[in-house]
Amino acid sequence: MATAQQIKSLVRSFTAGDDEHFITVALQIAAHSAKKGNGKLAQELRDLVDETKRRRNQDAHRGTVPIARTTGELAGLVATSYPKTRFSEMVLSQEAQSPLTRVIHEYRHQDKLRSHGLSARRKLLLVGPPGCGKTMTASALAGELHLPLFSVQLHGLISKFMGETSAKLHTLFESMNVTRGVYFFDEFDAIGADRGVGNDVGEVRRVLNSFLQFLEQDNSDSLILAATNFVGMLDNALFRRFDDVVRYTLPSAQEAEMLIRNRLHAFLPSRVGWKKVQSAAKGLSHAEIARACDDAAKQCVIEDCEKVSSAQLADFLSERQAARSHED
Ligand SMILES: Nc1ncnc2c1ncn2[C@@H]1O[C@H](COP(=O)(O)OP(=O)(O)OP(=O)(O)O)[C@@H](O)[C@H]1O
Repeated sequence: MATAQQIKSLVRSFTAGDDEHFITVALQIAAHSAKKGNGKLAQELRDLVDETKRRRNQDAHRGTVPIARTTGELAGLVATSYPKTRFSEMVLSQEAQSPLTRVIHEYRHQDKLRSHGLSARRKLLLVGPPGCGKTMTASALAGELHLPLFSVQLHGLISKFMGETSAKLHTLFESMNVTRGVYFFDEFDAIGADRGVGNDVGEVRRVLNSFLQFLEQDNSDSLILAATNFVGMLDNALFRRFDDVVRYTLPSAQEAEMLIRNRLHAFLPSRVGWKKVQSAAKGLSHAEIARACDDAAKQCVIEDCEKVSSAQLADFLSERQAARSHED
């Protein structure tokens, strides 16, 4: 049996997150048990320690290294975060939802798939109008799979590192092998625009070719997402390079209602004039509807009213419609 001192030391190292010390104490207890004639317990403890070490090595091999280590070389290239977003917070069409559910499912079973010579879907092209959840999808995949999110704005990357963009992309793709995560390339049209539309064939073309080459060669465990608002501008050859294309659309009347219910839940009265509200939301993106909901909730809080009326909500949605027509 372990001494009181050993038990205290074990608990202390566990609380401090000191794995090395935890293992040392566990092995001391095993040695102590063997000395006292309890060889079976000693062996069981050693087996448990070996199993823990094996798992730790596996994790390190997979690249679950602390996020701080990714800063240095990648600083200025990527924005790093650990999102807590979940897909349950999102309202998506069935067409967008199914490939995403499949990615999560395959990712969670990737070891099993690999043992049969199969690879999980990891490379996705997200296409659709602004404010319909492409960026949020990247956060939700990271949140669901407990992975860090590395976001890259391709427009910014090209203008900041003109001439060196391919080299920077190479660094990024290399880091996918070392640090497992969700790598999100936003504004993909910056490099993916159709070559036939008379675009600059210089730097942008080189960057696109490099990107495609790195994408094809990538064998990491990371998820790679590229997002664009301009489906029509994308080179057809690009679509084949991804495992799946996820298409986003403006919310239907039912999806708009679901989004409002999720967003305003506590502020909604028991009876809502959904016809009126849905009609005011028609043509707005998820982001615009979410903003109208937040505005309505804020007004409610400031004015100490308990619930948002259908008329108030319709007004805030109409405000978004007006803001949109000013932008057009
Ligand atoms: N499908 C969705 N379900 C729930 N909320 C959404 C959805 N899409 C967007 N939102 C809300 O709108 C905000 C902005 O959306 P997001 O940045 O994901 O859009 P996007 O498609 O990436 O737009 P852009 O093309 O302009 O970058 C989100 O943070 C969220 O609050």
